Amino acid sequence: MFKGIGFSYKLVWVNSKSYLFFMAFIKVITGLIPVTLIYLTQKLINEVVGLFSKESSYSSVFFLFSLQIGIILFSFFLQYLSIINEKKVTIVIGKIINISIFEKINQISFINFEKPATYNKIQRLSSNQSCVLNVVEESSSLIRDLITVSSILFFLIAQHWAFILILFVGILPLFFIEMSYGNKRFELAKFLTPFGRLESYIAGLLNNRDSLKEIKLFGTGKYLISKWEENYQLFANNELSLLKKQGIFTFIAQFLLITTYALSGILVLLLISSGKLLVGSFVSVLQAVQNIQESLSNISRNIAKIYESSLFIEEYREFMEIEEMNDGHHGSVINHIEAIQIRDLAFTYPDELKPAIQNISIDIPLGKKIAIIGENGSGKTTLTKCISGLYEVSTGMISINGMDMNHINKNSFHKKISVLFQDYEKYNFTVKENIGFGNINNIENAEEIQLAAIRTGIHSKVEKFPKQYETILGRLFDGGLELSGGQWQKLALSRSLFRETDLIILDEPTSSLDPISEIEILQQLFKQTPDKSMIFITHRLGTAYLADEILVMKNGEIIERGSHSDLLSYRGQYYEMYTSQSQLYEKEGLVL
Ligand SMILES: Nc1ncnc2c1ncn2[C@@H]1O[C@H](COP(=O)(O)OP(=O)(O)OP(=O)(O)O)[C@@H](O)[C@H]1O
Repeated sequence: MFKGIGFSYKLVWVNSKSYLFFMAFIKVITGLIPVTLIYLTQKLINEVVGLFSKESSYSSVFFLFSLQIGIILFSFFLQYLSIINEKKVTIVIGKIINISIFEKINQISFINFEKPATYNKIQRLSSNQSCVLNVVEESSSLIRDLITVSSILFFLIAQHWAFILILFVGILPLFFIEMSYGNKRFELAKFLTPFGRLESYIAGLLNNRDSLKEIKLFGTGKYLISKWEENYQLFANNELSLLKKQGIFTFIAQFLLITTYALSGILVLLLISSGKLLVGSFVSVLQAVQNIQESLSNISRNIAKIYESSLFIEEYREFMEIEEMNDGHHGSVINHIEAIQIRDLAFTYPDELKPAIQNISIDIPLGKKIAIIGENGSGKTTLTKCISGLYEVSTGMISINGMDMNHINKNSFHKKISVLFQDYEKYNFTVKENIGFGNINNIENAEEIQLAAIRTGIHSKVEKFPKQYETILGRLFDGGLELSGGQWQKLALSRSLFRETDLIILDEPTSSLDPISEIEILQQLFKQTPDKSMIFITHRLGTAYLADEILVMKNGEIIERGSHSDLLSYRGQYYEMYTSQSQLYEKEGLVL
């Protein structure tokens, strides 16, 4: 808890000192206001009573009354300033925490995103980013309440010592209940995160145009809604049951509070009847008891909240400490990829027993074009993710220009490769951005962007758009134009080609294209890039024959390799796949 407080104050101090000073000022003043009002009430009542015996004057009553109203108005004004001040700092800290989470996500190894635990953590952090501010706000309110309590305690001791005893016996149970439920609330939030994620995933499916078309046609809407409802109910039931349990204990604790209030009232009546206190004290002591009880229960509630928020802060700190991707800042810089060698590579996904790929050895000298083919799940994509450095390899070795990939400067390597994945991104931004993201430093180079679009044939379509390369794509935002699946793929391919690289990795780059466009684009690409290495995954063998070497994968291993004619003469798996596909193509009257 103290770590959490220290962390939060440091963050606010570094980013918004003025907020802290102003907040401290407001809390001290508002902490002293209750005792001032109690004192004024006591004085006022005694003065009013004195009016009957002519011991006091109307002017002093009026003065005290105005002073009381003035102080109340002043406290309202302070509340207003405090809300504005808090909002300002919420904006600053919210921005800092969010950016730090985004940056961390950007830095940590991609393998973390193969684990649901990472998504759970990110979801919890994103929805609890206000914790830092809560800790600062709650701990400063704690100080305000401590000032209020101690100042009122002085006032009560001045009346009679027994009040203090009554008060503490009444407040202790509430304190322990709040503490224990702070912990339980955090554990519940942790337990419920996966259910919350499932809930928002289903809500996303029901809101998203792409998923909605399947939902409508398959008629799965009702099923998904009931799945959402089931989850929602589970979420709500758990929260409700914790609230109910806490409610019962809080009720008992509050019963004790009322008892102490009643006991204080009886004590003050006894003291008045014995002439030890004046009538004004009856109202002011009860007001003081009420105030002190309120402040003490605020204190216990705030400590519980600080405790709860500190657990989230601890989680944030842990997240920030996740080891970042080994980008080999100190490793050798790769300015040009001369050759890639892969030796006995194996890779196993987290929580899996069997490796997804194994015994992989490949040589990729500069300019070599390699096609990878194989049935679904044979490990083709996993292999390209390892070669592109997304997954850190522990078994076997990938070497770049003779250097172990784990010891090179990854950033410099990434600058020299370009990857188009099967599930490429369709950015609902402009055409320019969709292509320009391939080389963000060159995004303003309209000529090269256009060249990349010409190479995949998408330029002829973009030309006809009203705003051409400034046209927004997709249907998410106003004015967006939609492309066909194949056009999106051509655009994504242009993005990969826009990047000035030595190695291009394409995972089924032409799966949505018609066979004519597919052959044309790939033939052009091969011709235009004699000095670039290329690895492309394909299920259509009509393009694989263009490669210098074809690798056939099965169950995570390379089972055949060679040129198109070598593989045909082996009469193995490739031969079988090729002949069955060519028969199909011939039937359709197409060429393979
Ligand atoms: N994130 C993951 N976590 C665990 N296992 C995975 C993960 N991604 C893929 N796999 C498993 O690894 C194996 C290889 O998958 P991979 O995606 O590399 O196959 P692929 O040859 O590219 O398939 P496809 O032709 O269908 O694209 C499969 O058995 C798959 O179930």
